[in-house]
Amino acid sequence: MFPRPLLDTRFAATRALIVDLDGTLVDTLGDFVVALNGMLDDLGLAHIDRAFVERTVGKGSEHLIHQTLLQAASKQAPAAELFDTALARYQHHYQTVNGEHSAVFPGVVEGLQALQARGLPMACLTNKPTAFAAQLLQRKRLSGYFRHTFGGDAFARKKPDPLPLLKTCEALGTEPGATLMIGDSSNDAEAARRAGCPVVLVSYGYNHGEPVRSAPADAFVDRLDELLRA
Ligand SMILES: O=C(O)COP(=O)(O)O
Ligand SMILES: [Mg+2]
Repeated sequence: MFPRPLLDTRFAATRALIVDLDGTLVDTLGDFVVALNGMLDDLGLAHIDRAFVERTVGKGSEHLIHQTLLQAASKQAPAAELFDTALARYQHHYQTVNGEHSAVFPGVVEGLQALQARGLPMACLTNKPTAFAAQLLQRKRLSGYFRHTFGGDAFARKKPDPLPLLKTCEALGTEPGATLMIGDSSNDAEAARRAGCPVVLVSYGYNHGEPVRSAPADAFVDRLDELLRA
């Protein structure tokens, strides 16, 4: 007997998918490092490295800037004005480099093509600001796969709150139980659990410095196209 793909067995009820962006579709650590260090140069502060971004990214821009300033100012809480200036400088640099130091993960295009060929509607749901997410998907030629793109500023709360997933299910027109979340972190898994969506995590992304297999997911894959391969 031949083994059948995950999508036809454990996740056979799937009618639509919600896919995370950073760490799931695109390896964006390079963009974050360059944008944050551009911001730190403007502020006259010391640089951060890739490992710092890897364990800090995934909770939206504000969290990332806050943690960066804490680290640069040796753990002293940054003044509110410094935060505002930093956020503005970060946004300027990010928008300039968005996609230049990033790469689509292996298996992503193959996976998205196969999912689209099955007629499954997909939405991209990230904690990245919507404008940056849309620009990145465009630059990486991934926008055509998604019916909707929602960022961390699209709804009143961000993942791991279930609200963004519930709103995205509404936009896709599917019940949470039939809407499969694909992500790379405990943030995605927790949000999905609380929304009632099944969730698969990729093994290669960024999980807040923790082993991804400790996150509450229904399954793990090493490539997105593994979902459809026997
Ligand atoms: O924190 C961010 O900016 C983005 O993270 P996400 O795409 O993994 O949700
Ligand atoms: Mg992610």
